[in-house]
Amino acid sequence: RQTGTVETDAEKHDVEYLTPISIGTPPQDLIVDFDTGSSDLWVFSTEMAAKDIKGQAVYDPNNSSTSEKLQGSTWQITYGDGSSSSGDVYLDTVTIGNLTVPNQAVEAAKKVSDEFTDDPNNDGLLGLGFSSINTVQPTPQNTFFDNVKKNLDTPLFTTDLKHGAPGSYNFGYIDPAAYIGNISWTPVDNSQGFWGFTSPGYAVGTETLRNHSISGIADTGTTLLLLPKSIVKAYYSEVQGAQYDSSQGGYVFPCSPTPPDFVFGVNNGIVTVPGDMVLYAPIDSANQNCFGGIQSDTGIGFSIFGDVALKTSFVVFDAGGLQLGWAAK
Ligand SMILES: O=C(CN1CCCCC1)Nc1ccc2c(c1)OCO2
Repeated sequence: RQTGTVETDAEKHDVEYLTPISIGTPPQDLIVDFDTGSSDLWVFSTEMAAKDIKGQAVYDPNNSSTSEKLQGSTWQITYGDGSSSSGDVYLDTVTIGNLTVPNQAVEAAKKVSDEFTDDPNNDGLLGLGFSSINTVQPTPQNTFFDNVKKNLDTPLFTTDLKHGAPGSYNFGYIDPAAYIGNISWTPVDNSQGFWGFTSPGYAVGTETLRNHSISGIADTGTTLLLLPKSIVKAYYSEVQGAQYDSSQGGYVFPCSPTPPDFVFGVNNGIVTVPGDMVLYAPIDSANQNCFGGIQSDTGIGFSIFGDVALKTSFVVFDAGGLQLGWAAK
């Protein structure tokens, strides 16, 4: 039985967290976005047109003695933000930290949308959602986590994302030094392939928790905390000068003073998003106005507890108990 850990680096404004992986023999090193909101492991590859590659590292299956084409298999994915990619599939050895999976489905990109081409630091995605939503046809493939699970001391991984500093993904163990206080556990609904859960309520600033069920997903691949419009309005009604700016596509407000904390419930515990984390990023060079880290989930169908929420906590993604654990740190 094994365990593993790998460091993940925050990009500017924590827009995404990038983590090193190795593919093939000899190992080809790529840096990818670990995404609990999807379940495909896809990478930039030598099968892409040169014009669509701008600085990314690519996977070359012909340069790996262990690659094996999954004949007839293809994949195509479109994310909630409209970005997309597609290609074909190889089985090859994938290593993350000290954990190796032989015959992992590696989805080689042939096409990627501009959002990926224009993101030079990101060489692909590693899905940590449930394999039921893997897009490979005709036969969906397992995620790295699903394949490595049987070798782990316990079938879980944990996230410790940080604000503007390297964080970590651990596999197969809960590091007691990584959090403080108790872990609040809540059941996971994986019927849609996500790490779904329902928060019992929220509070703005120091007020008491309001009962208001919030059903959403824990999604490391989404930058912000996307919540029901009514809650977002209630929050920004307590932020001086906050307004919905259609040109920015969300609520903006003066970068000073620091806005109130946002608290959401997890079972009988709470998670506090500090006001200075709601200050997502300045929208002007004078740093006068800031784009909010809390925005509306309108049109998605569920809320998204993205990096703005996750980086406040140590979070346990427990596939064994089908539960999420949230702890302060
Ligand atoms: O698409 C994503 C995250 N996605 C992770 C993989 C890379 C590309 C971005 N999040 C998202 C999901 C639903 C949305 C949304 C964004 O904006 C509106 O609805």
